[in-house]
Amino acid sequence: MINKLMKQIEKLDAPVVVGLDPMLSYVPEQVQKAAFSEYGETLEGAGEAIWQYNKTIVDNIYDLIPAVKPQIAMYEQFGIPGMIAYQKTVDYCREKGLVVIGDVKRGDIGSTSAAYAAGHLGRVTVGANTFSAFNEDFATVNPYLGSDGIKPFLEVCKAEKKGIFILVKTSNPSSGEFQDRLIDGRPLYEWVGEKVAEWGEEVMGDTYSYVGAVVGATYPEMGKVLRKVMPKACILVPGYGAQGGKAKDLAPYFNEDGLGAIVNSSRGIICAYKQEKYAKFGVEAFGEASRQAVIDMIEDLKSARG
Ligand SMILES: O=C(O)c1cc(=O)[nH]c(=O)n1[C@@H]1O[C@H](COP(=O)(O)O)[C@@H](O)[C@H]1O
Repeated sequence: MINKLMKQIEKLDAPVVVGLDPMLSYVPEQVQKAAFSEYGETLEGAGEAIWQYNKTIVDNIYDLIPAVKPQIAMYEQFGIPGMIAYQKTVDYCREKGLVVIGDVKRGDIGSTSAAYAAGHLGRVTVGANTFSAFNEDFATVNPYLGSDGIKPFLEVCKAEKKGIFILVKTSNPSSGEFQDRLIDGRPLYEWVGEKVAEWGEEVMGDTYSYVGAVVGATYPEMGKVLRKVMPKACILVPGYGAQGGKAKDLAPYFNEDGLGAIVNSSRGIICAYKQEKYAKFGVEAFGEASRQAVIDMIEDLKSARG
């Protein structure tokens, strides 16, 4: 999958991932109304509304981008109907040829991580049958529990040719509370970055590893250091747009081959219709507004990569 991701980025000249993070309040009224008229103002109604919202957005952007990143929390809040919307979104995006990064941020003791890895990236056996349950292409993983929490994911990545993005330096304001703490004179995120490079050696694709890293767009100085620490890792860069990350700061996240990073925007794309810049589309054409926002983001990043 890392090879497919890299090829799609090159082919489209678009190191962009769109985050499918649908809060119900983002879903235009007409979409909510249609879902509620069928299912009522229920969890099922919410699930249907977010699924229809995603589908329209995906239909408008799938040909422009290599990948999407559905954030599972946005679906999970609606219980089982929300999870059904998550699964429909994953399946639909894969049908459209998109690489799907499940933003599930898992990680636990080894035996529990093994179950997470099987459920999201691998297979489960039920009697004589084997199933790929959620079947995303990549998952985000939290490294706080150390190597034994990561190893089960590596095993599944090897077997299935799928990948993970490990949190190294997150984009949020408090990320430094723990991640920047100095240990033997070096910040914790550097230690984690070194482990990502080491784990990644075990699961190499053609030029990049199946083991990538998450480094927020909001910390470009650290991004520069981490790029060198993990030369073979694809860096997933959230924090562009709604969190204030700017294209001009993102050049250090890329390698000299112009690859090696993929920049995420969620609200900046899926809520584009709410921005003044895209107001001319109107709420009915929210999908077209998202398309224009993707085109603008790709252009913006081109200027950053030089
Ligand atoms: O793993 C992530 O994707 C992630 C890591 C991080 O450091 N910061 C971060 O914002 N994210 C996710 O990236 C998305 C950012 O959304 P926007 O701020 O709306 O573009 C959300 O789904 C976050 O959960």
